[in-house]
Formats: sequence, structure tokens, C-alpha cells
Amino acid sequence: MLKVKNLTTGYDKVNVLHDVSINIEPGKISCILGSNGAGKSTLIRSILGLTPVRQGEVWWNGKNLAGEKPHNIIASGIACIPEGCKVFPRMTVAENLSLGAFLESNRSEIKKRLADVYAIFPRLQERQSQLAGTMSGGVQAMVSIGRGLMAKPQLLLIDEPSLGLSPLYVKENFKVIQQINALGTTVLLVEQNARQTLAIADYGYVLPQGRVVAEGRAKALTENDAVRSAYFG
Ligand SMILES: Nc1ncnc2c1ncn2[C@@H]1O[C@H](COP(=O)(O)OP(=O)(O)OP(=O)(O)O)[C@@H](O)[C@H]1O
Repeated sequence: MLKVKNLTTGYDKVNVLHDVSINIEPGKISCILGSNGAGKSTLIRSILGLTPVRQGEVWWNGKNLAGEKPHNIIASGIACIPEGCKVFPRMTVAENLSLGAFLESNRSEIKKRLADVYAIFPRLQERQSQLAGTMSGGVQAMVSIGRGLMAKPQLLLIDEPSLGLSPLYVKENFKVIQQINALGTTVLLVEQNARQTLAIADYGYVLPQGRVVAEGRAKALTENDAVRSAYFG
């Protein structure tokens, strides 16, 4: 579905990703594990066409994305929930969610998607008229995930959904990610929180410093000694 082949890229004169290859299979939850500054967000930026690929290729549904503009990549079925699950604070919950469907003009389809998001997050329906910036970080994270779903993507990229959230909200949102996947959306989860991520993922890549040093089924990675000592303490 999505193949990143031998990707090397970075900023200015420095490369932050080196020869990175990943393969995202449809219907699964895949994850990229790495600590601060490992290059996780840069990988997402390269997939979305925001950071140009210096070497290597990104293939999406059989098409090489070289030179493709970010808005065309988004329109082809990839949505991204950015790091820190940011919302537009002066807009209501419903307005934030509607923005996620900006490529869809059919009003009844938008209404249906909104109903689907409210079914996943009943709390957002209760607060649909509230300004997003006045809500707790955990509820803002739900808005951000909901906004990603409003695009009805084939592939949802989620950049560190646990960042800054209390353990309770992390647990709740990870459950929602599983639920979203069970409803048919392929997920690529980029995280530092290895334990909880591997608990819901099918397959993972370990990217400590811009290079993939280990990959495998989530269960095998959980049992991998190098991964355990680096990420589980
Ligand atoms: N726009 C930019 N210009 C220059 N350097 C950048 C830029 N964005 C990121 N970097 C650098 O690239 C490296 C990788 O950053 P990246 O954000 O991809 O890492 P990350 O794994 O997502 O980490 P974090 O969890 O801290 O966001 C870091 O050293 C960072 O300082």
C-alpha cells in the first residue's frame, strides 16, 4: 500500500533519515518507534511531500510520489494527525471536525462522516458547540483524531498521539486507534511510547537515530532484547 524505499533526506546540509525502508500493509496498524529527534516526523513529512526526498522513493498504491504536491498526496487518501494533536482553539469542535472534510463537497456525506466520528467519540457530540481551545488536552486529542477521520483516509498517519496526555487519555486514545483500524482504516503510528504502541500494533520499525535498526511483528519486537533495553527500561 505504502512503500518507502531506501529513503535518505534531511534539512540543509544534514541528513536525518538514512536509507530508511518501510512497507505498510493495508488493514494493519504499523508503527515507527524512536525517541526525540530520531527523525519520525521527518519520515511523515517525506511521505506527505513536505520534506523533499533526497535519495530513495515513496510509493503509494503503486504510484511513485516523487515531485507530487502535498495537497495531491492528501487528496489521494492519506491523512495526517500532527504531533501534539493540535486543534484550532478559536473554532468550535464541530468546525474543527468539518475542516477535516475540506476535500468533500457533498453535504450529506460530510454529515454522515460527522455522525461516524460522534459515534466513536460521544463526548465530542456533547461538546460540538464548545470552542476547542477551552477543552482539556485529552478531549483536544479526540478532536484532532476525529478531524483526521473526517477525511475518510485509506491511510491515517498519527504523529505521537500520546504526547503530553495523561495515562488515562493515552489508554483511551490508543483504544480508539484500534477501533478506527477495526473499522477499516490502515494506520501508521509514530511514537516514543513503545510499550503501549506495540500492544496495539501489528508490525513495527525501530528508528533510533534516523536508521531502521530492527523491524518485525509487534509481538516479536516486544520480546526483542535490544528493543526492551532501549525502550522498556
Ligand atoms: N525544519 C527543520 N529544519 C532543520 N532541522 C530540522 C527541522 N525539523 C526537524 N529538524 C531536525 O531533524 C531531526 C529529526 O527531527 P524530527 O522532528 O523528524 O524527529 P522526531 O523523531 O519526530 O522527534 P520529536 O519527537 O522530537 O519530534 C532533529 O535533529 C531536528 O532538530
